[in-house]
Amino acid sequence: MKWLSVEQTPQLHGSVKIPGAKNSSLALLAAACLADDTVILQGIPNILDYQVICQIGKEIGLEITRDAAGTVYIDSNRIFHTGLDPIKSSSFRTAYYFIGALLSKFGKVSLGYPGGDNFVSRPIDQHIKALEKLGATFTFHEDYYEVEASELKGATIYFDTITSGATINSMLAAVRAKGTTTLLNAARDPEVVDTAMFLNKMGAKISGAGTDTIRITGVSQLNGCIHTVIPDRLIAGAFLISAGMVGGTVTVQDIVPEHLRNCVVKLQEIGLEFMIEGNSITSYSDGKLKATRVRTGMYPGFPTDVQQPMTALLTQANGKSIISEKVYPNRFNHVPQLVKMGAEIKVRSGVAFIKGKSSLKGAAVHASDIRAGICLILAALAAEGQTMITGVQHIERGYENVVEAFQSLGARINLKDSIMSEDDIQKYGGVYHQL
Ligand SMILES: CC(=O)N[C@H]1[C@@H](OP(=O)(O)OP(=O)(O)OC[C@H]2O[C@@H](n3ccc(=O)[nH]c3=O)[C@H](O)[C@@H]2O)O[C@H](CO)[C@@H](O)[C@@H]1O
Ligand SMILES: C=C(OP(=O)(O)O)C(=O)O
Repeated sequence: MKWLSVEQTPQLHGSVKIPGAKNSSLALLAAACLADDTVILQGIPNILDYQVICQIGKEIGLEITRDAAGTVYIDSNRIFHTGLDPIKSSSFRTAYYFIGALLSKFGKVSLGYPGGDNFVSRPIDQHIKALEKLGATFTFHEDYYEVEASELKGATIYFDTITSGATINSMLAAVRAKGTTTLLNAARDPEVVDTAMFLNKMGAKISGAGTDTIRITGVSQLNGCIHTVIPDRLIAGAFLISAGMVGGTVTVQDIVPEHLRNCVVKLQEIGLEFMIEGNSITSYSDGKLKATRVRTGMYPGFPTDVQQPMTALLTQANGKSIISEKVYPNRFNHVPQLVKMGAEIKVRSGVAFIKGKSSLKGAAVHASDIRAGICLILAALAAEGQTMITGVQHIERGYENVVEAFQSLGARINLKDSIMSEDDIQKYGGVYHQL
């Protein structure tokens, strides 16, 4: 079993190069299947979700190779069937992008129900509604579903809620559909824009990405291209927060500062200071933090994926903070773990009430999803003694080399990959057996 050992760290200092965005990469890998020649993608992180896509790809004839420099080559010309392994496709969230990407070329796709971070129920009704409007039919079975379309036709689609996933999936399905598609109340996330820019490089005709109305004129063919995925704003946000957690100076490099404006402004209110220079942001903190109110929202709102590290940070702010989780109201699996470490947090109806400043103490805690994992790492840096974090496989879904990145800032964190030794079991007071 893999687990993380994290010890209290007085301050963090240094720079971290931010990898390509997971959420964009997962869309681009599927989108690449729409091209009739090889697509070259730079900056795709070598995370678990990518590795599963490679395995699924191999089984259907989709060739994905990665060279020593990390450049990924995708050749979809030899796809010979579109039945994605239900178990593998259920092990991450975005297998559904392969519906949008493969339907226009092959007319039929089958796959397992969406997995990924199961912190709450995550409906896909807007994906279904949009794809049905474009001409698809869905058949649901116990552990997989099938989607068919003899022809996809452009349509006007209004999303009842702002969803990045359904916006991207609809763009993928519409780019080779007949006629024009209009997406109303579309998500404006940078990952939506990145996907549209990538598709346009392949020859698609998409306008309006980044606004709430996107227009797509279907084309009959898409070609290969070279594209570099945007940097991961969510990882960058967590590292900016890390400076506030224990004090210090942390620079995130290779980012798009505009994507992080929401986080930076909110963190300034709490007492962090920033310097933005070109493609990097430096975050400074003397450890004195003020309580605040945070309300998550779809981009450009405060990201739900940065809510968890923010929760950890606010345990160290003097006074009462309130976090309203508006995207996924029950996304607070990290809270009981923080409470185990000594945090004073109560959650009621999608709102977390945090009383700071708490003296955190090392404990055995479990990361139930990607961002909960990063939240616990941050809390552990501030906690007296040692913290043991299990659930590393969740963190690895989203973060490549997370341990090395924190170590480079001076964090006392180590990945252990073993049955715990008698000494460790003693150290954690036998809590390992209770997990
Ligand atoms: C791989 C990926 O990109 N994951 C991100 C993506 O997830 P994902 O694409 O699943 O999230 P969405 O943007 O679709 O979800 C936004 C909101 O819409 C709702 N909704 C969504 C689809 C639908 O059919 N019906 C519906 O009601 C959701 O419950 C949620 O309240 O955006 C989330 C919100 O920023 C992030 O937390 C995830 O990290
Ligand atoms: C929820 C997340 O991912 P996914 O949608 O892939 O489960 C996340 O990245 O925090």
